[in-house]
Amino acid sequence: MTNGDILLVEDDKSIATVIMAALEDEGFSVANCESIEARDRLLSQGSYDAMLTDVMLTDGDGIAALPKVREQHPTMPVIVLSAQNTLDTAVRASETQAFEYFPKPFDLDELVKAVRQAVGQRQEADTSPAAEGDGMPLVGRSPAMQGVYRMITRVLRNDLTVLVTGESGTGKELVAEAIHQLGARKSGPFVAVNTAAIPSELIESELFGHEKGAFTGATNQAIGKFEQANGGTLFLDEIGDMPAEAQTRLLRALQSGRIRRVGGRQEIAVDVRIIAATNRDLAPMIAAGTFREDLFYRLNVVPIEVPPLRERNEDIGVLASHFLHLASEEGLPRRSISDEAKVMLRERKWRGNVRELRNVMYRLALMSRKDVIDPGTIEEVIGSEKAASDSSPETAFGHALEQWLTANSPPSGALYHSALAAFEKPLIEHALGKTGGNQLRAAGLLGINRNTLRKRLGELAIDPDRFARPL
Ligand SMILES: Nc1ncnc2c1ncn2[C@@H]1O[C@H](COP(=O)(O)OP(=O)(O)OP(=O)(O)O)[C@@H](O)[C@H]1O
Repeated sequence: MTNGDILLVEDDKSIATVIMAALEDEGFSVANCESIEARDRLLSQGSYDAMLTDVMLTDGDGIAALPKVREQHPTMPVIVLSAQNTLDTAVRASETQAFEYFPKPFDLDELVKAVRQAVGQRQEADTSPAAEGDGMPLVGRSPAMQGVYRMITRVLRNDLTVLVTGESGTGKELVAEAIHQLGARKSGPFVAVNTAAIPSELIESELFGHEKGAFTGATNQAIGKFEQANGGTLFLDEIGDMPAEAQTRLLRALQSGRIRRVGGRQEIAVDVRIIAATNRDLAPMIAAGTFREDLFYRLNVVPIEVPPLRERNEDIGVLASHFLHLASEEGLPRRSISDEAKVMLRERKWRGNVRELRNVMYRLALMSRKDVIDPGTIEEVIGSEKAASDSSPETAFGHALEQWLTANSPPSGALYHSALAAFEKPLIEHALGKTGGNQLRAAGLLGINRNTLRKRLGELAIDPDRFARPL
């Protein structure tokens, strides 16, 4: 009597031996084959409680061949093991209704646990068409990104609200786009709103729309982002910067699935999937009462944390080549990059994360005098990290500005104002932090007029209440 019969389709003998030993220790009986042909033969001769399959097999793609298996054995759980650790493989595995997806190398105990669960929960699984999987937006195969891909695949076939967290430039918006493009709402609109970029008094009308005459300047009726996203996905970026009033209205909309335009009487039903993102740590903001706890729980149904680039250095090479390719598609000279240059890029500190790397690669594509970017080119175009460690305050500011420009590349014509705002916002926030959100004292500390401060708070979307100290 065994705990279950398992079919293991794996052509790497050493991996197969290790998995078989671990499963047999758990009381399973395991049959191993190495090809799709042998697998189909075994499946036609008997039934199995679960199948584990590799993707790259000697005679084809183990996932592409799965729909046929599904037709014949609809209730047999399938666990996919893959060394092709791309988002594409993870998504294709999930679209064939695979019970679990394990990127190699995997934790053997976790795999045994999944097999135990799969056999235990063997249940009717419906079939779904296999995906083409072209044009995957996210690049990188590091273990850190594998975790992100697995989370993405879990939310594709439902409408659960997702909260994407991570430092600025890590790819949060791209994660949201991937969920939309690969999920059931792909034929609907994807609407992104950056709440930090909208003056606080306009946020509500931006999100919910407004009726004609609702406020000074509202000369026409306008549809808000919620209504624009109807049938699709609404991406709320920088959610931590949302003013208190707008948080309350957002919560109400999420709870009821209905919105009301500013100045309007009628409630309008909307069908949107919400994906929110923030690069702030919301926990202290909740503790200080500046971010609504109930809104946090509403948004944080499925949390996806995108790791900073420094925790996935191994992705830097492939990302660098990816961006050079994109740059050439956008009309910049076609360049490649040497292995030594990739090593040099891996050693840099990417405070602006993937966005900074992207902008550096575009700059290298433009400025390089050679087709192949080598360490010399990098040194020449972006300098070395050593230069950035010069510690006099002026040069520190200069380098910080250089980095900011590289990471953000504001459009031509907006450079002066964007850079000043980038400098001014943290400065004002520093003053508010020092004075516990007291505007009069903050204005005194900064040496500017209180009215000027109030005006800048609105323009820079700074919520002074965020700095108020709890009584
Ligand atoms: N894994 C990735 N593969 C390919 N491109 C990426 C990846 N991650 C990020 N990018 C690119 O890097 C840039 C920054 O990504 P994105 O705007 O998604 O970051 P973000 O985390 O939303 O930033 P912020 O918090 O500042 O809004 C974009 O051009 C995006 O296309």
